Amino acid sequence: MVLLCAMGKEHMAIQSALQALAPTVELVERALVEKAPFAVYRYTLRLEERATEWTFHLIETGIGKVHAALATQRAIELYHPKLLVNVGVSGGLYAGAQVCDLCLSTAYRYHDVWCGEGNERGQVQGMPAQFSADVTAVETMAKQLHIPLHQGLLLCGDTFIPDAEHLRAFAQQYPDLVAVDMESAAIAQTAYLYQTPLVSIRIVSDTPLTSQDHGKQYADFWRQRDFFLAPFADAMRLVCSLAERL
Ligand SMILES: C[C@H]1O[C@@H](n2cnc3c(N)ncnc32)[C@H](O)[C@@H]1O
Repeated sequence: MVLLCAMGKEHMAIQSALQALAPTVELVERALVEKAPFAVYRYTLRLEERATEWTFHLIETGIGKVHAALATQRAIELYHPKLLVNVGVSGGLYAGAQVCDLCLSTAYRYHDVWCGEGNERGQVQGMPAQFSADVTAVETMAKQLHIPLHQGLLLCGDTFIPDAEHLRAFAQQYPDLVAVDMESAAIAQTAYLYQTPLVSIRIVSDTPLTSQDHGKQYADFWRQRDFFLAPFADAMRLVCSLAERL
């Protein structure tokens, strides 16, 4: 498995979350294996319910679609993962979305792509209009009944907090829309080209459709470690539930 996150602070939250999961999860080793063009770390965990240790790689992609695509391609070519898992923060778009909620991807789509007549909005010509998440991974995670999840479509584009009007139109068009971010569909397009299964867990850091000041909401999310650690710990519990088949 390769775990992809965009930002160093997401990585730090993931690392702290894993440490917070002790003794169910023991962080045996964390090693930097490559610095550039993308920081790659090797994580070895001991899971209470498994006899053996479990190793995966984590890659910090950087923000946005180009970073995400390049890092995903690098991760696939270096490690040939059976599954890509994308963990990060996002703008929650479903009705009643709350900061710190967890979203689980079933599909991915761009909100800032238009290739002209004959294509759907969001469709890169020659590609599917929408990419699918790995069904088995989604089902495995959804079975963790003690963790509430909002399942559905992730929207992606190279803009932080696109304006609410732009997003509202998508929310009306796609009833299963759950969140917006800046990497997921680019990771999904790359995963599609390399026929590698992908699933994403996105923690809600802001709610662009309802908040008066999304920027402040997002900044406040990162200001309180105690606040964001709990959803990251739940996200990593979900990731560890996949260890059985990886
Ligand atoms: C700014 C970083 O946080 C994520 N992110 C969090 N909230 C939003 C939002 N409302 N719009 C776009 N991206 C968002 C992106 O994926 C990027 O990595």
